[in-house]
Amino acid sequence: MNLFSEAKQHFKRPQAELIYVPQFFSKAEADRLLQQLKIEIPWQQDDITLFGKTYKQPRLTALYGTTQKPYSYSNITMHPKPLTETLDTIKTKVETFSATPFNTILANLYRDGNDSNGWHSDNEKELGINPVIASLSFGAERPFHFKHKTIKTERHKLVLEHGSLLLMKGEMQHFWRHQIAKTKQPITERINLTFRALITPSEH
Ligand SMILES: O=C(O)CCC(=O)C(=O)O
Ligand SMILES: [Fe+2]
Repeated sequence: MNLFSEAKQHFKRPQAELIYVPQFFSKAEADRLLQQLKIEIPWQQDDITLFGKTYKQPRLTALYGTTQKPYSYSNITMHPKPLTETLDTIKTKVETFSATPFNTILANLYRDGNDSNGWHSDNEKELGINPVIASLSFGAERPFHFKHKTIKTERHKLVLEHGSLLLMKGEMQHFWRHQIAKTKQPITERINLTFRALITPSEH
């Protein structure tokens, strides 16, 4: 039993709610999972098309799902792979804590400070209204920036630690954007897993 797992921090901002658990996994578990995910996930660098221009995505990704429904964002369509045992075990722990069922995991590998994830909202229509998104971090600490789309004073930063869980809830994906910025700091790799619940078109 990890004594720290209940040390959760709540952040309430206008039209957003975040819950942060720094030691969702113990240091030993997080170290093991970082190594395991790094080797077992077939990481790939996809092209994305933004405003008619094609770029290499500035990080490596993989998509896993309990259904074979494709997931599209930034003009890429990803076909989910079946969950590995490691991912299935992690998913159960995340679902138990968040009391939310998830059917899709998007995995991100930031190889160093040059890899990033630009300002965006997770607002694809398959996520439905006010999705709960759970995000796990392993490896190098990176700041998670989030800003309100119209209230310019609402700009915040949270450092995502090794083994931590972040839950984004409420109307956050409608009213806020978030990013993982590039950094010139010499940092090592970071793996992020985001858990999402995709709904079928008839559930829209
Ligand atoms: O790497 C992170 O912490 C954020 C990932 C993210 O925002 C996403 O995949 O949508
Ligand atoms: Fe996101």
